[in-house]
Amino acid sequence: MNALPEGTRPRVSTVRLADGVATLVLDAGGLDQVARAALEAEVRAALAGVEGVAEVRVALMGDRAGGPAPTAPRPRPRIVAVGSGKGGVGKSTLSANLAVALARLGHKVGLVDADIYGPSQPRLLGNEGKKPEAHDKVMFPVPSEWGVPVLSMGHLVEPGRAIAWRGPMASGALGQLVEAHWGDIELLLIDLPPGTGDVQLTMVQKHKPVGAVIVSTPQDLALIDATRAMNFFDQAGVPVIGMVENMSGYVCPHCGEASDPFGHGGAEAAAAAAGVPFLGHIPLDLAIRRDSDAGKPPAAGDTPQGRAFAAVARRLADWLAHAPATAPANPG
Ligand SMILES: Nc1ncnc2c1ncn2[C@@H]1O[C@H](COP(=O)(O)OP(=O)(O)OP(=O)(O)O)[C@@H](O)[C@H]1O
Repeated sequence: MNALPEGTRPRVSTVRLADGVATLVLDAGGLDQVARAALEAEVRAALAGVEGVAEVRVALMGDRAGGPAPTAPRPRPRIVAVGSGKGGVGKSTLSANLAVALARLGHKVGLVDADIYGPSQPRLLGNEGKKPEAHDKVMFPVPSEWGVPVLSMGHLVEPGRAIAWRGPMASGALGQLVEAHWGDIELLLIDLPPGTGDVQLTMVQKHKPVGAVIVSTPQDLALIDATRAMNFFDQAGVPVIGMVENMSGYVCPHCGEASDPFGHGGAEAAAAAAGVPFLGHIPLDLAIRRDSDAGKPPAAGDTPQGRAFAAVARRLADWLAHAPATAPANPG
């Protein structure tokens, strides 16, 4: 008991040590999913350093009335993939802000950064430099200030370090991020790398998302790639939930003049042509880039930028409310 951090002790009701296995019961009553995961990780880390402890087993209790027993396997979270045909269109920015906006709407949402080669979620959610705890090689997501736990290769490698992996290794890494201890998270948003390669294929075949959100700029070339991404999900039997137009229209912060550096409305037209819903426009806005770089997702605030993300999140939540609880089987 002495090895436990002082703040956690009132929540520990039983500790047993036998044959190198420490077993304890943790009362997580009144804590949200992020605080529960953090409490469990803190206790595990403290006990892992104790001499004679080879394994730590934790039974989480509290706030579970009517829910599954602590030892019962939890239902897997539903997965929504966020994809784009082309890089740099704002897929990571959209994923982070959608997750934050959904959490503000009361959803238990986590985020996986599947952009294995260029992870950016730790920076966008402001938890860069934090390392995930692991137990039996299964990771615990890293909490963020915005109520969205996240796992990213960016938490495992040093910032700025290039990752040179072949497809199967990258796909294996994605599996570890998705199959982590997500606790009572109900919805996992997956920020996919751009394009339609190995990681995206594994994602749809193995992890079976219930749907995909496609992000594009209004520009012609980006739209051609976005259409390819829609076809990819369609062929894999993953419903396209809808399309988001990012960097849509620019209002000069100095003179107020509106302009359309990448055009305007192209993604909405492409969505209509493909017969998929249009989920909303996100403006090209200096504040979005500045706050994102500073690890403060605009969706956490009540600004016009935050409201633009919230509107897309509401449409996604609406779709999910009517969607099946699990993904459709792969065709063929
Ligand atoms: N609506 C926006 N207004 C201003 N800047 C934006 C907007 N959306 C994204 N950005 C900026 O554009 C850059 C690229 O965005 P982001 O990293 O989200 O794109 P991506 O599609 O995930 O890129 P990648 O192909 O590298 O995965 C970032 O610097 C981001 O801050």
